[in-house]
Amino acid sequence: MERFIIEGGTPLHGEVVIAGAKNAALGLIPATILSEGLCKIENIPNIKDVNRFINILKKLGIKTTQLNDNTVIFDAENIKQYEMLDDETRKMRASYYLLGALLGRFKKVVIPFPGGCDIGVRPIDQHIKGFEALGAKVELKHGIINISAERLIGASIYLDVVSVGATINIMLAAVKAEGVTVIENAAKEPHVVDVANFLNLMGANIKGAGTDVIKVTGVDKLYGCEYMVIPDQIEAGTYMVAAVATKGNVLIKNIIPKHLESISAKLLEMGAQIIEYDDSIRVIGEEHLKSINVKTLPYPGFPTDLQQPMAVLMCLTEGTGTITESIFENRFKYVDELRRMGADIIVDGRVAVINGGKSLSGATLKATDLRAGAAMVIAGLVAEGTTEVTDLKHIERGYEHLESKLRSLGAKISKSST
Ligand SMILES: CC(=O)N[C@H]1[C@@H](OP(=O)(O)OP(=O)(O)OC[C@H]2O[C@@H](n3ccc(=O)[nH]c3=O)[C@H](O)[C@@H]2O)O[C@H](CO)[C@@H](O)[C@@H]1O
Ligand SMILES: C=C(OP(=O)(O)O)C(=O)O
Repeated sequence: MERFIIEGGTPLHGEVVIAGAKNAALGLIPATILSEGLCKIENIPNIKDVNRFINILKKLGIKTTQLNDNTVIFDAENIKQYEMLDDETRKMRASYYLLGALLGRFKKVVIPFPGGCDIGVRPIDQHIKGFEALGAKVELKHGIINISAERLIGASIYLDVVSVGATINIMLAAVKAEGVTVIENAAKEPHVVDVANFLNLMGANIKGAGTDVIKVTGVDKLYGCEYMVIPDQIEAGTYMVAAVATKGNVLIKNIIPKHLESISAKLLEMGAQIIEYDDSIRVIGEEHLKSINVKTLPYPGFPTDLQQPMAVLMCLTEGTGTITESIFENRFKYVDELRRMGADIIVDGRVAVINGGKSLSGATLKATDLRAGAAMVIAGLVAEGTTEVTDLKHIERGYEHLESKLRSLGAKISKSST
């Protein structure tokens, strides 16, 4: 089994280049299904979820040409299939975007329920509510989602919860529907805006992405285009946290500072130094960190996907802080692993109380999900002695070259296959 072996105690120093955003790329790739021309996408992160999704598209009949590690041309002109029951589809969350994209293209789609990180129930009722409002019939049986429509007609849809997946999925289904669709209480995450920008470049008419009301006016046809995925907010945030945790000094390049504001604000509150440039950010850790309280919220709030790495950092502060997880009801499973390193964390429902000032000691840890994995790695970087992190498959879903990027910053991390 593959594992990371980490010798803790070395501050991170140097520069790191951030990859394209996982959650944006996972929306853009299925969006190419709607195009009748070639779509060239650059800055696609080379991660497991993305490669899995590209393979799913190939199985659907989409021609892909990989120009280099991070650039792919998608040609969906001859796609004929609207059903994808492959096991790979079950293994990732973002496969739910096949619903909106295939429904938009064929007015029919059949796929299994999606997978993804095990962090709570993760229903898709708001996606379904949206498709039904557009006139589709939805059947859920034996773990399979079967949706069909005679016609897709624009409608007004109020989301009961702010959902990234439902917002993007409804946009995908609505871009070629008849008339106007209005999504109210829409998610405002950078990747929602990225998918809307991409669709607009293909000829769609989407207004308001990035606000909580999105208006989609249906068009007949979408064409090819060239696009570049935005930088990954969560990967950047992970390196920001790692830099502060190790008391390092890291220049994080290829980022959009605006997307990192909620993270910068919390790190500044702890006492770290942050220097912003146009498309990079320098993060400098300090000897003493103040305790803080964090609450995860939809964008522009503090992202739930950085909650786990942040918890490790909060173990190193002076005093007691809290994390309130308001998005997913079961995202504290990794706490047991941190406790094995000496962390003092008490979880009560959606709140984790973190008593800082305890030194962490190396241990063998299991990456229980993607961001828990990132948290385990950061914990290993600051712990005394050796830490082993297993179950790397989760980490590989979302971090491009984590081990070599950290090594280039001076971290003592290696991968073992035994
Ligand atoms: C592939 C992808 O982009 N994954 C991201 C996406 O996941 P995902 O799209 O699954 O997350 P959502 O934004 O949809 O979920 C937000 C909240 O709404 C709830 N909900 C969602 C849909 C629904 O139909 N009904 C419902 O109740 C969820 O259980 C959760 O409590 O956004 C999350 C929140 O930023 C991130 O953590 C994930 O990294
Ligand atoms: C929860 C995450 O991913 P997914 O939605 O793909 O499971 C994540 O990226 O932290």
